[in-house]
Amino acid sequence: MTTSTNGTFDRTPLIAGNWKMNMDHVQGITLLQKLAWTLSDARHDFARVEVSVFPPFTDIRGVQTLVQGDKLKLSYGAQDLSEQDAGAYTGDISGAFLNKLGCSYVLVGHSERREIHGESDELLNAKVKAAFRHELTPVLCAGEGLQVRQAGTHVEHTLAQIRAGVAGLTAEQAAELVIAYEPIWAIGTGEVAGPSDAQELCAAIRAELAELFDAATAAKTRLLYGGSVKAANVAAIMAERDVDGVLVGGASLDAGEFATIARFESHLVTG
Ligand SMILES: O=C(CO)COP(=O)(O)O
Repeated sequence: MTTSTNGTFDRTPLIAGNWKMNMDHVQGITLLQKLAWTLSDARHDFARVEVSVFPPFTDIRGVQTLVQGDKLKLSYGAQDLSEQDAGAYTGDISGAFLNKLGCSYVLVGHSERREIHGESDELLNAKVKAAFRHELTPVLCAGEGLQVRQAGTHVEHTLAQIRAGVAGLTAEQAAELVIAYEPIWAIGTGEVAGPSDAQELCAAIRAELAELFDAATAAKTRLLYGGSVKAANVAAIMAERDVDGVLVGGASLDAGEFATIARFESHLVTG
């Protein structure tokens, strides 16, 4: 995360909460209300640090009603979408529906989708394109498992996922895209990649985007880190130059903890 000379961020930090398959639509509203109250008490500046939640599909209509009704500054997105626009695809959800529900974002290729549902790089590339077709910003997730990390090929592994995911995008789309580096061994395990691990990968991803598109495009793409992010470790991660935000799982289900993560600037560590 870098700041420009006038003290604003070069890229608006994005603090994103992935609720995964937690929180029914009633619980989801309670969580979101608590989060909004806590951030408003703390006078959180949403223009300076964006806060976004990714609830289950069944919660999104309620989230939309609350956000619009109370004019909350939070943005929200879905955890997945279909690569198709409409038709006989039982159980799938079109990006068109998500757009209609006011979603700004959609996760694509979370490791739990890649692993549990066998989603391939080709499918995920089609989902990224479907998101753009419906004016949703894809948050493309990538990252290695423990074996790849131990073999030392984590950078190449992650970059290969990203190359496949962004194939065929325009430079303008690549600049708008958000990419989340989430090492699988650090997800829900309490193991957090060190800030320097997060920086190593985010820098490599930015360099790859510069190769694939151009340096000006790569300088605009927001890169997030995800994996056991908590209030206690977020500041050190956010202090890294190429890390523009975090994708938070478990800790986003606690409004107080997630609000503290969103306010990472108030507890930035130095030295
Ligand atoms: O998968 C994640 C966010 O998408 C990370 O989950 P945890 O924060 O629970 O490790």
